[in-house]
Amino acid sequence: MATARNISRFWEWGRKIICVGRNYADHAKELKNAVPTEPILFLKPPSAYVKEGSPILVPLYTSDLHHEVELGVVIGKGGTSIPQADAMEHVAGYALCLDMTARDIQDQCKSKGLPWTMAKAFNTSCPVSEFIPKENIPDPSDVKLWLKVNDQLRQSGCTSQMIFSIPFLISYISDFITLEEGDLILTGTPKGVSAVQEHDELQAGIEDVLTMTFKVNRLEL
Ligand SMILES: CC(=O)CC(=O)C(=O)O
Ligand SMILES: [Mg+2]
Repeated sequence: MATARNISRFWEWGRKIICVGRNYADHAKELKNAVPTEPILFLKPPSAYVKEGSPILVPLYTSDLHHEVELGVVIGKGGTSIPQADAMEHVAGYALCLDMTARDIQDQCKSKGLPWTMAKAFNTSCPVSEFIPKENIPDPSDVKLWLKVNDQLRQSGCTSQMIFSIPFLISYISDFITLEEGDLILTGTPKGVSAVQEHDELQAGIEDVLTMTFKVNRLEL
């Protein structure tokens, strides 16, 4: 007999992780990128997930691994071409996420016109919190996100600074990628991204809703 799957363990479902880049003007500017007029999207595989208690593993090929704290939106009801007005009905809840990025590799890919896969989609590139039920964040367009490295504040932003809103993103993405229950949308990072090293401790939070902690380790050969 099939057992019912629980959305609160969405990271175990093998669903898509769809990431939005440069959705905060202050972050686009700190990396000297143009502020986008349309969403910039990329994907991570489900093998990118890592949960508290397990470390973030620095890939052997990078010497500049960056943290990016982001609000994740967990899809509860799938759909294609979802109208913006209906978009929030498709949201089951949220998660605090890190979009770990090998910045040196991303810069190389950008200069060669290559995709960002090696920079963004490696194992443990998506540390994720517990599932946050929708009711616990009544207004996702106005929540504060922060991240500390070894107790030093590096990122502090508010989702009100997003260029493209959550309903817009859900509608935009679903026009060409069918959204499924258990998919996760990473909504972009505010300014303050910086490098992490082996043995660092990252702590991140969403207002008074939740905090999470991850250690950074080097991948053993
Ligand atoms: C420049 C980036 O890495 C884009 C990105 O992921 C973001 O959150 O912005
Ligand atoms: Mg990002």
